[in-house]
Amino acid sequence: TGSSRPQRMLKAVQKNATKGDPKSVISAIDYYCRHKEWAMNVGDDKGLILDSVLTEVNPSTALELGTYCGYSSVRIARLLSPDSKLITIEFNPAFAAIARQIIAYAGLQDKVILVEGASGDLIPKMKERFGIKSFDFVFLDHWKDRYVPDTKLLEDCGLLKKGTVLLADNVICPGAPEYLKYVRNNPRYESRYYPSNLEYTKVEDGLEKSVFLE
Ligand SMILES: Nc1ncc2ncn(CCCCCNC(=O)c3cc(-c4ccc(F)cc4)cc(O)c3O)c2n1
Ligand SMILES: [Mg+2]
Repeated sequence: TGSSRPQRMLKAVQKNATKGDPKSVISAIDYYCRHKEWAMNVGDDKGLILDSVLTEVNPSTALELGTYCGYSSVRIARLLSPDSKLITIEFNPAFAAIARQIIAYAGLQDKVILVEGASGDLIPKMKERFGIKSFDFVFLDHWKDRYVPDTKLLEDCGLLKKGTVLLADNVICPGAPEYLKYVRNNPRYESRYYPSNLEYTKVEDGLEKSVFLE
């Protein structure tokens, strides 16, 4: 059996990036996925929007739903302040294994806690397992039909506080129409759409930023 796409992505990082240099890891993945084989990383265009929102929020505790190969984990963790942490949840053990190696290659393993499992099972355990009071920032990039139930779960578990920023990938492609309806018609959120394009393509996509108001 041959290698997988995530394994080939890891090889490209090990070949073309500099160990301990997150920027070079990000560039190596973007180059590979733009010129060799597409993969569902948030990518460089939407990545710039992610960077700017992160710089504005400067979160102490961040949560990512859907790690995949760790591209956005590296993008997020590289911008965190010294004692800040990113908890990232990945369902697929094979993806998680590659992500751990890519995050470690970038030298960010001390800022990232990768947890394997389903968001619906793990979110209720965040307080007891990781001593999280609430998240300052949440990046949603997992099953698109889990965005609404998991947002409700975060609310019900008291993991959102006034000012928490939710940033959702793929609200246009593949699309998360239920999520857009939920956050845009909800007095508890202040939402804004950032137009962009699907990673490494000209197809329209974008990020929805929603601030929790109470
Ligand atoms: N509950 C739970 N908890 C934890 C979890 N960890 C992982 N998962 C499952 C996540 C499975 C991958 C999610 N991501 C996407 O599906 C995705 C797809 C495209 C895309 C694809 C084909 C096209 F033609 C166009 C666009 C682009 C993107 O940027 C995407 O992010 C979990 N689930
Ligand atoms: Mg995505």
